[in-house]
Amino acid sequence: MEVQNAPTTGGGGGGSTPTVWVFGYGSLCWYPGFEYTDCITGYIRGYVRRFWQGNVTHRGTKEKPGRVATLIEDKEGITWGCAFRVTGSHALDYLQQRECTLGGYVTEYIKFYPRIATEQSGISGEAFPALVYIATPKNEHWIGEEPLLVTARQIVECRGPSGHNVEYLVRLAMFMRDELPGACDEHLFELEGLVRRFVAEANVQLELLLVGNVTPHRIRRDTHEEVRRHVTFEYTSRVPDTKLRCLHI
Ligand SMILES: N[C@@H](CCC(=O)N[C@@H](CS)C(=O)NCC(=O)O)C(=O)O
Repeated sequence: MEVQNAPTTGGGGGGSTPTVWVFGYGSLCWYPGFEYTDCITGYIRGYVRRFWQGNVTHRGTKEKPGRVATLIEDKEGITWGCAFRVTGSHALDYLQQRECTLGGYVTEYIKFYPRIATEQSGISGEAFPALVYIATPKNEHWIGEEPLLVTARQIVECRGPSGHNVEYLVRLAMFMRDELPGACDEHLFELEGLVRRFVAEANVQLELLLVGNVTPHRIRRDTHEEVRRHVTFEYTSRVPDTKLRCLHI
């Protein structure tokens, strides 16, 4: 997939083949499935994450469509996730198939704000454009807003070729707790609470639903953080370690 008119992305990279940053906010956070050279945590502004996209190819079927994440415009909103630095077209060709062809997502460039920035890593404190895959109301599997209880019930009852829909939600919540402790996302964590409750009420062992057909892998993120200690403060744009605020900015 050629990325037409890819803006010059921040975060250095250089080299002949274009470097593109891809922002992940759903399964890409815990299962990118492509090669990348860097993975950094951070956020985008002007959007909130919602489980308002149906899915019949990974976490559901035509008869019982699952629920996966998309982004909804909200001028006060921010969405935390991670950005992957990729070079060449292989990763983008893979994502074109996985996200667009199979998932109904379209691509957009959105400003990404790194959580940790250091001069040495070539990742300055400045935001830079990242490629984002968004499911819009125009796609055939769009669900839109529904009561959270309905979404939770659907997630508990759906599974697809990639595994159970519960795995999709719980692994994303686990990523947020592990990598961005304290980052706010009421929709995600309230949904997770309901799903965990329904799974317990059905006397199902949650761990059995997390064994999907894809191999989630532990991603070493913010590796440039190791050089953080040499940086002077004007380059460090770090949200406080202890509790990430809901940055309604
Ligand atoms: N574009 C979002 C969502 C991507 C996403 O979750 N896509 C789904 C549906 S097409 C997917 O690839 N699922 C793979 C899986 O569920 O294992 C992201 O950046 O993470």
